[in-house]
Amino acid sequence: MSRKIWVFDTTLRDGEQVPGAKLNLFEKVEIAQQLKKLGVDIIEAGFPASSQGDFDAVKAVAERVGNTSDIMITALARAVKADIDSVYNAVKYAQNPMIHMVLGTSDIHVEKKFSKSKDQILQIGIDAVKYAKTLLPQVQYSTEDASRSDFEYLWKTIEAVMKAGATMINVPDTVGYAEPEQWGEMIGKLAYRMKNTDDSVLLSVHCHNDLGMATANTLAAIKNGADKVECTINGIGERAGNAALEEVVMAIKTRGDIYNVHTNINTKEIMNTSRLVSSFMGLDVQVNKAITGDNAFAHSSGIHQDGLLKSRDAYEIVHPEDVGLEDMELVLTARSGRHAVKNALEKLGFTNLSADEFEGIFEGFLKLADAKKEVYDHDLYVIVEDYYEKHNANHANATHYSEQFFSFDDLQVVSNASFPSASVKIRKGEEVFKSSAVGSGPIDALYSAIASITNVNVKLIEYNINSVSRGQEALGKVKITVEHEGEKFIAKAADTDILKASALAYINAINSIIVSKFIPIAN
Ligand SMILES: CC(=O)SCCNC(=O)CCNC(=O)[C@H](O)C(C)(C)COP(=O)(O)OP(=O)(O)OC[C@H]1O[C@@H](n2cnc3c(N)ncnc32)[C@H](O)[C@@H]1OP(=O)(O)O
Ligand SMILES: CC(C)C(=O)C(=O)O
Ligand SMILES: [Mg+2]
Repeated sequence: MSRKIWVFDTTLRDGEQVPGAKLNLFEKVEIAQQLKKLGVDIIEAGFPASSQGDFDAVKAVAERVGNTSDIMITALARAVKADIDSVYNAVKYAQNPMIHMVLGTSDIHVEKKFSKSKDQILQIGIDAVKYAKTLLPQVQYSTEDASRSDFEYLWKTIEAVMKAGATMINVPDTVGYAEPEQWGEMIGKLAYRMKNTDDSVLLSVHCHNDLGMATANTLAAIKNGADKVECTINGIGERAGNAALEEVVMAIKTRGDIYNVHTNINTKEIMNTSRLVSSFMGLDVQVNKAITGDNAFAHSSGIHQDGLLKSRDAYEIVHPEDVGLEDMELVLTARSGRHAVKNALEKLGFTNLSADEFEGIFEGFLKLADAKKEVYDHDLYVIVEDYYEKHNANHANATHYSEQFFSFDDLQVVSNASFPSASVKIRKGEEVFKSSAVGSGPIDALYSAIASITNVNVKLIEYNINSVSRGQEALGKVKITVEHEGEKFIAKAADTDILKASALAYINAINSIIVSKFIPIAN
């Protein structure tokens, strides 16, 4: 049986230290509920001494999410009695509460931050643990800035706070200074000494990403005997963030040959958790982010798409299904090749194209792909229709698919406090439609105006906008998720005008819904 690694999630504490990411009580409780579903062992819910709002939120998490014995709820304190009291009073409602306290061990912290001697700081730490132990049996002690600390002083501190009653020792690389090999060696030495002192005390690491090595350092620690890892969803956290939970967990799972450990994480909940955190905190996930980025399972180049169609393992080491996604995505772009385009056409039902017909359609595809960033299914129908209209107007595939799709023509949006309103001009095939609407905001008005034309019943689930370049020509990239008859559709669009990008994304979503209703063409 492989060794179990405890997963301590600090999205609601270190993750919430990201400027602008502050959560209210209800959002914290909802994320905590999702983290429980994900299977984390410990949730660090906040820093109760920092404000009444955070105290109340931590208390609510303890009451509503910590109400079963399979999860531990903690919160952070300085080595200060008032902070420890605050943590205790907030987490004590959980079935399994823990007090987490932090105190620096590096010369920089001891001398410059606290202007104290090492012995004084050591004594403050011991007294704080002893006090916390009078309140709760579970106490975690974090030796802040451990990676820049004198090793023997670090060990002296750990040994002393273990004797004082700490049940978990967390060794942080607070400023992301550690290097995997050196860090792994240090954790190995601590693990050895801790096991020989009291093997019931868990050794934990908390790595930051300032040099992009948080995940690598966390894994090096696991390899060298760490029992527990502190992570955040999407790697968010102070400055460059923390080790990303999804990266550590999937690395362990994918490279079992190296780590031979396991976690309790239900990996199929990873994407749900990532999306919830991203939307509540207003923090977009970088598109190429490992595991949870939009492109992590999207393939766009012809050689890769061909390889994947022949054998998934050619370019896929993590299965999208394992993290809660439906499938990999083969994005059709000007870099796609014949295999991918043929596969997409076949999925739409165009299965019996002759070699000449396919080449003609592929030529049309490349022309459109050069002009557009991505080619969608509804574009393929129009390409097929164009081809047959030019070459064999009597062929069944010369059907006027394009008459069923919507395209954007023009818009005007007025944004003010009382009457945000929008007027749109869109086409269905050659027919032109105009409509206006007032909404709760400019995008709501815009989408209401389009919806009154398309007459397709959709509910907007998620709207996301970010900039994909800089300066005046910056492209606004909009990604939306809509629900139609219980099915979710994701659509994207980019334009220098963000309102136009928003309208295009909505129209793309409507067109995808229309495509989903087509009966596959029988050739
Ligand atoms: C590495 C980490 O992520 S640590 C966690 C970071 N999280 C936070 O800081 C949570 C949010 N913080 C806050 O709300 C506030 O900073 C509070 C409530 C903690 C303290 O607020 P204030 O009392 O106004 O103090 P302020 O933040 O300005 O300064 C920090 C004080 O705590 C002291 N301190 C810092 N770390 C510790 C510690 N681990 N243990 C004991 N004292 C500490 C500092 O020396 C300083 O004390 P001083 O006033 O005697 O110089
Ligand atoms: C509180 C501690 C664990 C911390 O966040 C750090 O040192 O980075
Ligand atoms: Mg931290």
